[in-house]
Formats: sequence, structure tokens, C-alpha cells
Amino acid sequence: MLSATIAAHPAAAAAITLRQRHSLRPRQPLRVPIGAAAPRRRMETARPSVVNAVASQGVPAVPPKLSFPILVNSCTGKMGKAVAEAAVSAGLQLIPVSFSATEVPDGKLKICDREIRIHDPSESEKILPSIMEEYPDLIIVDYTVPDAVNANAELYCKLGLPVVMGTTGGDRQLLHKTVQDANIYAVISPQMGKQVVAFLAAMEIMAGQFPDAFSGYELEVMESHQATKLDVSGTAKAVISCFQKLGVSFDMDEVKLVRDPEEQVNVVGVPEEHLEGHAFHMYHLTSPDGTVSFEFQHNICGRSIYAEGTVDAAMFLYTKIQSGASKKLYDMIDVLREGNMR
Ligand SMILES: NC(=O)C1=CN([C@@H]2O[C@H](COP(=O)(O)OP(=O)(O)OC[C@H]3O[C@@H](n4cnc5c(N)ncnc54)[C@H](O)[C@@H]3O)[C@@H](O)[C@H]2O)C=CC1
Ligand SMILES: O=C(O)C1=N[C@H](C(=O)O)C[C@H](O)C1
Repeated sequence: MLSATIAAHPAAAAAITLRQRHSLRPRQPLRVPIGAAAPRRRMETARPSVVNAVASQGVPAVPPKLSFPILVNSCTGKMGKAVAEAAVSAGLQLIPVSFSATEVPDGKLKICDREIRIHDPSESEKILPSIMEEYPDLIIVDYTVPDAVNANAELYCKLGLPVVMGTTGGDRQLLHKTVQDANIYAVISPQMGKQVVAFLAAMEIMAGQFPDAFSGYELEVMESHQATKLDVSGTAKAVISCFQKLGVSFDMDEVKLVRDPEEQVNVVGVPEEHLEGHAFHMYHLTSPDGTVSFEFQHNICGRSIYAEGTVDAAMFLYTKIQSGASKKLYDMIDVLREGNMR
């Protein structure tokens, strides 16, 4: 059996095998425990580097830190809160306003010692223009719910507000058309985690270069997320569309969703402390005669990988806007390609 395993979080190495549709069996981790790995030898001689060479000529070695205003919609959500915290720690100016369908005491929320005023989404059209006046360089980040994606995008387009759209679901085709037609600056991606985006990019390259390489193979897909997740993983859908280009026949509704915490712990192998925030994905391919199988996984615990990637995307977008780039609509592969990951 050929097997490729990608575990993006050390705590998430529990491998899963999907040999029969809807039947999940836990398996021993394939990786060597971190502590057992032989330590790498440190380089003993200083290497001349471009940075050092430039610094020695009196030019600043480190590019100036970017700082611009960022509004996170919605700071009451799990991702919104994580992004707001990551933005503050990266030195961005977190605008003390957000919108939410969830009521919070006194209409306020504390994030990193800052008080964020929470408004009802119905007020966004009225409030955002004055915020844009106050913060002309503003970028908005959207982590709301699948049902709000299209209406939110329409509003940002109407206002000409640059957006990093992390929210999944909704009508994706319409989302892209709305943004393209309005010609606003945007990064749209169902996956902001750098390493997962690199995996996705590799899948796209493989699909482009070897179409039909997996023709006739059977694909089984399992994704496990926190029970509150409303939609099928947008990342799984993107990976599946690559498998489809590789010749695999698969309907999106064949994805096995795991949302039951007991199954997540006992069958999938999600660490209990990450039941409220995890994203385990497994894709299993079997050849028509059953003699060859492939397995790909990306298992993530927590949200920091997406929050950091989102801040990278916002910084990328800001520099595009400042340089007056003619291309305006980007995805995370564009961000990755230009090396904008801190
Ligand atoms: N692109 C990426 O890398 C990632 C994307 N996501 C996606 O982000 C979205 C949010 O995920 P979570 O934060 O876990 O969900 P969540 O349920 O914790 O938060 C959603 C928040 O949006 C608020 N909300 C609902 N309707 C709204 C509206 N019209 N305007 C403003 N706020 C509104 C809710 O009150 C809630 O606080 C999901 O679509 C999820 O799939 C999540 C993780 C990573
Ligand atoms: O809701 C989540 O949590 C996640 N959503 C994104 C998706 O649907 O692909 C990314 C990741 O799976 C986490």
C-alpha cells in the first residue's frame, strides 16, 4: 500500500483508514515521536547572508513593520476572535467595532485589553461608511457564517471595501462573480493555513499536469470538525475538485462528516481538549482492482494556523493596494507564492 500522511499538528497524528465507506478505524501514528528524532547539528560558522550583506551597507536589514487598520467581522466568533488577537499581536490596528448575530453583555467584547463594540449585522450598512471615513486604509476580515457570505460580500463590494474572506459556504460562484464585477481588492480562501494551502497547491499542480492520473480510482473522504460547524469543509471541497480533475468520480454529498464528539475522540482520534476547534481531513483512494491505495491527511487542532495565515493575507492585500496592483482578486495560493508568510 502506498500511503501519504500529512499531519499539520503534532497532537493530531492519529491516522485514520477509510477502507470501507463510512467505516473508520483508528491506526497507529506513522511518525517518529518528536523527542526520538536525532538533534540537528547547529552550523558552527556564520554564513554570509543577503540580510547581513545589506545591513552592513547601512540599509535597514528588516523591512518596516506593516501597520494598518483591520476590522474583524465577527469578533464574537471563534475564528474572528483568534484573528483579532493575532492582528493585535502582529501590530495591526484592530478597529474597536464588529458585527454579530450573537448578543454579548452590554454590546461589548474584550479582546487583548481592547473593548470592541458589537453591533447587529443589520446596522453594518449604516456604520461601515463612517468607519471607512475614519480609517481610509481599512481592510475587513470576514469570518461569519455560510448564510451571510454573499450578502456580506455584496455590502463590501458596494462600499469598495477590501476584504479577506475566510468564511466558507454560501454560493461560491456568486461570491467570486460579485467580487470580480465590483473590482475590489480581495483574498478569498476556504483555507488560510499555510501548510494546508501548500498541499492544496501541490494537488492543483498535479491535477493540471497529470489529468486523469487516478481515473477509475475510488475516493473516500472523511472530515471531522467541531459540532458547531454548519457546512461541509470548504477545504475538502477544494481538494476533491482536484481529485475530480485527476479522473476520480465523486459527489460532494459523499463526504463523511463527523460532528459527534464521542466518535471524534474514539474513532477519529481527536484530542479531547480540541473537540471545540479541530479540522481533521482524510482522503483515501483505492485502485479499481484494489491492489493500490493512497491516503492523504491534514489534521489540525486549534485555530492559530488560520489566524496567522489570515493576518498574512491581510498584509499581502494591503501591500497590493498600496502598490496599485492591477490584479485585485487573490487566493491563498497567491499569498503563498509571493512568500508573504511571516
Ligand atoms: N478560511 C479558513 O481558513 C477558515 C475558515 N473557517 C470558516 O469561518 C467561518 C466561521 O467559523 P467559526 O468562527 O468557527 O464560527 P462561529 O460560529 O464561532 O462564529 C461565527 C460568528 O459569526 C456571527 N455572525 C453570524 N451572522 C453574522 C452576520 N451576518 N454578520 C456578522 N456576524 C455574523 C455569529 O454571531 C458568530 O459569532 C466558517 O464558515 C468556517 O468554515 C474557519 C476556520 C478556518
Ligand atoms: O470551520 C472550521 O473550523 C474550518 N473551516 C474551513 C473549511 O471549511 O475548510 C477550514 C478548516 O477546515 C476549519
